[in-house]
Amino acid sequence: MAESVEVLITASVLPNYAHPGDAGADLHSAEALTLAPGARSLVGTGVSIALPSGFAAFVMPRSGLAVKHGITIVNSPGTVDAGYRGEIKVALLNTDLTEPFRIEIGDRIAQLIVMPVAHATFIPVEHLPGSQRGVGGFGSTGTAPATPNQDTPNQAVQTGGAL
Ligand SMILES: O=c1ccn([C@H]2C[C@H](O)[C@@H](COP(=O)(O)OP(=O)(O)OP(=O)(O)O)O2)c(=O)[nH]1
Repeated sequence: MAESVEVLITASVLPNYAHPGDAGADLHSAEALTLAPGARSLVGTGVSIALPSGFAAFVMPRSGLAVKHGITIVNSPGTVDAGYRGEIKVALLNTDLTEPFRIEIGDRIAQLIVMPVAHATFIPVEHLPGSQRGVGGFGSTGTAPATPNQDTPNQAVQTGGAL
């Protein structure tokens, strides 16, 4: 585990790391609601933070909720910017086709991972340097080169950017 970083916080319930080595601190719901099958909702956590410059926090799903109940996060991972001072909210989605999902105040609905992030200085160039992977991606490893398919809307990915 990396060094600890101090994050200023206002919260109804503090996010907590369940175990010493956990990467994510659990976020608790500040609302009671029922997510109907297939429904999504932006759910408050009652948590606002002030991250140090050079850090971001990411709102991630909890695997237990996903596996047991089909609850995921629409925009996973949600990005919390260092300058954001509003309430952290979770865009929950009930992917279960038949079962509604009930959330009570205080339920653990997501986890927050705090990470250092770099700002890139983008340097425009005519050609990128070569690499072992080249332009291969999207399942290309160990398979024949993809055949350009006119039905593929992002065909430019396969044909563009040749070195
Ligand atoms: O799951 C999330 C994602 C974002 N946010 C907050 C913190 C973040 O700093 C802010 C803006 O998020 P983002 O940049 O992803 O939103 P956007 O759709 O690009 O809107 P904006 O124009 O507000 O940046 O919303 C959350 O509370 N939960």
